[in-house]
Amino acid sequence: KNTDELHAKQFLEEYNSTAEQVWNTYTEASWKYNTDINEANKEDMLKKNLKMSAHTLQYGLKAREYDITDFQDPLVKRIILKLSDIERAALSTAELEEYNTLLSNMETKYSIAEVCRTDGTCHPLDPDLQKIMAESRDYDELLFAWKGWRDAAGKILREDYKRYVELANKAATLNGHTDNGAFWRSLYETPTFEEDLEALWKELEPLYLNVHAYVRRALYKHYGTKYINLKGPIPAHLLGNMWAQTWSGIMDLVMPYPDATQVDATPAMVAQGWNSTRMFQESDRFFTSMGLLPMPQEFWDKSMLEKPSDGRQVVCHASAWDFYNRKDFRIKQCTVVTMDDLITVHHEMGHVQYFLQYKDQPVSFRDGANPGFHEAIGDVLALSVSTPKHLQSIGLLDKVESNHESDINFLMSMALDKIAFLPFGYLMDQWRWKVFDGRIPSSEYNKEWWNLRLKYQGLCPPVTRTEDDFDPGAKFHIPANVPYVRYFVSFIIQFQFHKALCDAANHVGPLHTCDIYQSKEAGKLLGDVMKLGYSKPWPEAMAMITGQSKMSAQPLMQYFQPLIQWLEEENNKNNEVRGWPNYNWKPSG
Ligand SMILES: C[C@H](NC(=O)O)C(=O)O
Ligand SMILES: [Zn+2]
Repeated sequence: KNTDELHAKQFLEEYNSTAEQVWNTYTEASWKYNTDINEANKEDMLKKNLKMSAHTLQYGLKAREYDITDFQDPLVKRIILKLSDIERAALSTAELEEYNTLLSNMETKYSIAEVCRTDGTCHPLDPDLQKIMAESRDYDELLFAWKGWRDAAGKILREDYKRYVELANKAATLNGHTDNGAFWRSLYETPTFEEDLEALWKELEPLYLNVHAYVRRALYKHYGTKYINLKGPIPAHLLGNMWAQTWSGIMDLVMPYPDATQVDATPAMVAQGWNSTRMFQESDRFFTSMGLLPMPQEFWDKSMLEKPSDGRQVVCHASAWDFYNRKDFRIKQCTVVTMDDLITVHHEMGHVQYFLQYKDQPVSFRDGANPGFHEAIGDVLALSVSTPKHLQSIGLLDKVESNHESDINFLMSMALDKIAFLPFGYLMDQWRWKVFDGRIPSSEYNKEWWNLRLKYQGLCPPVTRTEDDFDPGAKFHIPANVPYVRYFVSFIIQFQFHKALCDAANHVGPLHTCDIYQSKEAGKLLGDVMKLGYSKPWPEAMAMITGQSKMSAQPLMQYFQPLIQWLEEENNKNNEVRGWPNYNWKPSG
């Protein structure tokens, strides 16, 4: 084994400059395919993906030749260790080609799927089905979209997925992991990661049960006893979202005080003629107001901020892209003019801000401190943007009062996204970790999916499901091979960051009223952590922002405290059952 640290440093210089070239070439080809799905672009992307894996293999095997035990530079040790896991490059060429083809086929099948009516009109997920799921209040119309999407996009992926699991596991074991789930969890470098997550969930579950019970009561008032059982799970298509992962789509059914402050900025955005560019400019303005970095011109020139209308097929699921040349950063988003999408804009802009802040790090460190950090940045700023006070300051809300009813309305709208999401964010990879480690065989993919959806979210399918279905496949991240526990982590830590940044901004008053707009102190705190990228273990980054190194649910609970109390009282008044003891109940639809 080579113990020459100087030699290793020169090796890493060569790795870094060649990686920038190879990754940039691949990313350009991947972008071209994602924004113009056709055979030629797919073949070119697959070719360049193989070249990237060849590079990873070549340098990964060399990295393994070093004995870093006595190396002095912790950064050199960290990069050598990271390079030594060559992921899919460990597969044979034939299996690697099969794996990459499977992945692009699954993502494409998902992205081009449509649901057609008997009259022949067909609807894509974005924007059609998403709009129906958010706005329709008709049980059967919602069922048409919900079942149609799972038939069109989930069902067809089952066999592909089964083979993908085998190959992903093979790659993981070739790199020394027990299975692919273990590899995914290793990215958090936290031996107690699963226990920590379970403890956070148990701490937050009572809050979720109160939100679930309150929303079930509101849906009962609208849909009646035929479709809602006040002691049972909620039919999964009634929550205002295709996956029932966020519930702000049904805020109008749930609003505690209809006469107090409104919280939805969508009508004003539409009335004032906002478009996608305006939404991204507004977000850029918020980032720069804190002294964070502006989007470079290349971002505005090369991003895809709307679904193309020239007939091109694209992957509409929003994403942010680093082209690894320290200059080219883009977002691909099929933006619609709604408050919900203004939040998504901030989410994606948070990724690009991170790219900009760490662009001069070695490529191996151009990542979040952990994947949850990368998902949290944009959401932290969106917590400020979402306040009625901030929305009023940018002309998107007129009637804003600061009284108890308005506070509860606002906190309810935030809880319908942030609290409702927690069980979904947690169960997605509970299912996948069990698929990868064999506890869920392919013969039980769908049964176990619905067991988890019942156990954590208190949902039931509106129509009978069988193993002919493959409902997990109807959620982007499953065919797209994107891990998901990062979002559960993000929804916890973003409130820790929010609290710390609000303190830095000298905010006084309840946490949920804080708006860090124009706070240079808050911007510096966040910017300094983003500059680190993946160069330090995430507890160190956490300590830099919050003064302590652990994930904690306490700031989230503090933020929602007024609502926690109100819900407890309201649900007690209505003698609500918390949970779903009639767990076998089904809607008679
Ligand atoms: C929460 C997650 N966000 C994202 O993909 O950017 C999702 O949309 O499911
Ligand atoms: Zn994201």
